[in-house]
Amino acid sequence: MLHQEGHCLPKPPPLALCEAPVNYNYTTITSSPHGDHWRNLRRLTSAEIFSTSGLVSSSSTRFEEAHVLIKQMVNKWRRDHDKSDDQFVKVEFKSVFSKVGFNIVMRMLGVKPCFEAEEMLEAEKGGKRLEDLMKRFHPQEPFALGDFFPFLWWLDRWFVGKKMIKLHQNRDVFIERLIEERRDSMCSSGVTKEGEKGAAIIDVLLCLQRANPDYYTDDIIKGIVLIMFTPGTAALALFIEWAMALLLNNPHALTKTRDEIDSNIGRNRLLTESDLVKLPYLRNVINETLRLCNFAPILVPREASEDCTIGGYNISRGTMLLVNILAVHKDPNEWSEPTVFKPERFEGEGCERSGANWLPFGMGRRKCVGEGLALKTLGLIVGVDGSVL
Ligand code: HEM
Repeated sequence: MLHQEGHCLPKPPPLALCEAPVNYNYTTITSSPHGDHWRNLRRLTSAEIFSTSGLVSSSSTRFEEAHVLIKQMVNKWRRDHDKSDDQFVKVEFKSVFSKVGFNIVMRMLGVKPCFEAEEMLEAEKGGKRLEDLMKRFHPQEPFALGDFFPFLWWLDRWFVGKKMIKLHQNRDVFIERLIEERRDSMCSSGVTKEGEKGAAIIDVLLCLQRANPDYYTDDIIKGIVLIMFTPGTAALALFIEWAMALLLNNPHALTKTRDEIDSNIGRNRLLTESDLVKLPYLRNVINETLRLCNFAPILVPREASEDCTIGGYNISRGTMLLVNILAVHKDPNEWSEPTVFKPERFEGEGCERSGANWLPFGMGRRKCVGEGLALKTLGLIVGVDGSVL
């Protein structure tokens, strides 16, 4: 089906969750229907934000955050070790990696990070701030009855729609503040040139706005900043946490990861993103984590744009089609021992990955635009943490 995009167009999300204001009037890249606007956003994000050179110029930001994290972990271990002979230190990974994710995004945008170094490892320090950010950008998505029973759409409009609009207002105020902060600082520093290399994401967007104010309205800019927070932070934090949990529960894989880093990078310096190409086993650990754990088990819904046949089934025009990647990733016909954590399955020529059986970032035209950023961040943080555990 994903190969037949001539017949199956990615469909905007269901009505109830997509009340026009929630997605800046359907202008964000994730909600925008296929067409010139979506293509333009896709080009803009791929060329200006997630391009290879864009990611290289923001790599120091991610390195510094990884560095802060490790420094804090070592300090905590020393402090706790001084108090008792216990060689173990308790760290609550979920909040730690969420804080790291938010800090990376804020710094890539060009604004002050949300959490200070001393707040990273202590769940109670900055806890309220983290809770507010999570509620704002990763709330429990309300269940919309109308998506499954269309005649109940009016119920959603009242209950789900109202909640989503309130959520949107809350996000909008937050994002607007960030943009104003950058606008003021650009005015005072006199930056006027478009997209200087290494420029913060909001600066790049504001420069584009200056050149073409009719197209790059504030809402378009806010929609792009929003994707940095929504898929950008939660998915990363979740996969880093899973990768660490899988490594800790599979000591042979942890030892192999650490040995690979020791022999290729040594112990005198911290891993950087440019080292990742020399670490194929670490990449396999990330791939296997992405296979076993899913952030969203179902890809963006597709819709048959004409009558067609897919996998022997006749599909009528207008039918909504869903791809369950969780099932694809655990299919016993494709993967041996599908529930077992085995990074080695991605190794060498006879590797089990065949393209269509591994699609954590989706496939086709709506494939994840942040894949490069995600793989670099996962590799860096998991590699740095794995090497000191
Ligand atoms: C491990 C982390 C991530 C995973 C597993 C992931 C996965 C996905 C998946 C499965 C899709 C839907 C693809 C489809 O339906 O074919 C998607 C879309 C998308 N992702 Fe990600 N993502 C991750 C991180 C990110 C990051 C860090 C960003 C940006 C900061 C991002 C931005 C987007 C956007 C904008 C789309 C919509 C693309 C479009 O509709 O054209 N993702 N992602």
